[in-house]
Amino acid sequence: MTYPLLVMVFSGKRKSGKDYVTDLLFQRIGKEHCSLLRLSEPLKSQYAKEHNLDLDKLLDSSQYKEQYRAAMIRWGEERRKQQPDYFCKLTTQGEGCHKPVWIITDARRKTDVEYFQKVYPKSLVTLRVDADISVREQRGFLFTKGIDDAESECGLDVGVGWDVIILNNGDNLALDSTLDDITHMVHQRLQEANFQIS
Ligand SMILES: Nc1ncnc2c1ncn2[C@@H]1O[C@H](COP(=O)(O)OP(=O)(O)OP(=O)(O)O)[C@@H](O)[C@H]1O
Repeated sequence: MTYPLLVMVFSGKRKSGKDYVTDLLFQRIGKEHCSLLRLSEPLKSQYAKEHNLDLDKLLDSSQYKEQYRAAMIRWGEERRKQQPDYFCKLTTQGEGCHKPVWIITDARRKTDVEYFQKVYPKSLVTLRVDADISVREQRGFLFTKGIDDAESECGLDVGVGWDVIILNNGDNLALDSTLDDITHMVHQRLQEANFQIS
C-alpha cells in the first residue's frame, strides 16, 4: 500500500470557510483512520513560542490572531525563503501522521502544493474552498493591504488545477452533498486497502 493512502490538501481565501469545511469533513470521515493536519500549526506554534503568545488563541477564529497576522506572515516568509518546504515537512512529521488519511488545511503557496505533488504523487487530492466575497465579508473578511495582496493569500488563486472545488456560500444542503461525495470516496479507498469502516 502507498502510505499515506490519501493526502487531501485544502486551500481557500480568507473566510472562505476552510476550517469550517475541513472540521466537518474530519467529523464525517472519523478520527479512527484520519488526521486533521494544519499547515499553519507549526508556523503558529513556532511563532507563539518565539514571541511568547497564546497558541490556542492564534489557532482559533478569534480576533486575537488578526492582531498578529501580518507580522506572522512576514516571519513565516523569512523562514520559507531559507527553506521552502520547512512548514510542510514539520506538519507531516508530527502527531497523527501514522493515520492513512490526512486532511491538510491551509495550503497557501505554489511551493506547498508542489511539495505534496512531489512527495505524495499517488495519494494527493487537491481541494479549493470557494466563497463569494460578499459572503466572506459577512463572515468578517475585510480587505487588508499587506495581507490580502500578499503571496500567502494570492499564491494559489491561479495556476493550480484543483481536483475538487467546494462552494461554501452558505447553502449547507449543497455543502452536505459535496462532503458526502468526498467521504464516500475516502471510505471506498480505505475499504479497498482493507481498513474496516465503523
Ligand atoms: N457553511 C457555513 N455555514 C455557517 N457558517 C460558516 C460556514 N462556513 C464558514 N462559516 C463561519 O464563517 C467563519 C469563517 O470560517 P472559517 O474560520 O472556517 O474560515 P477560514 O477560511 O478558515 O478563515 P481564515 O482564513 O481566517 O482562517 C467562521 O465563524 C465559520 O463558523
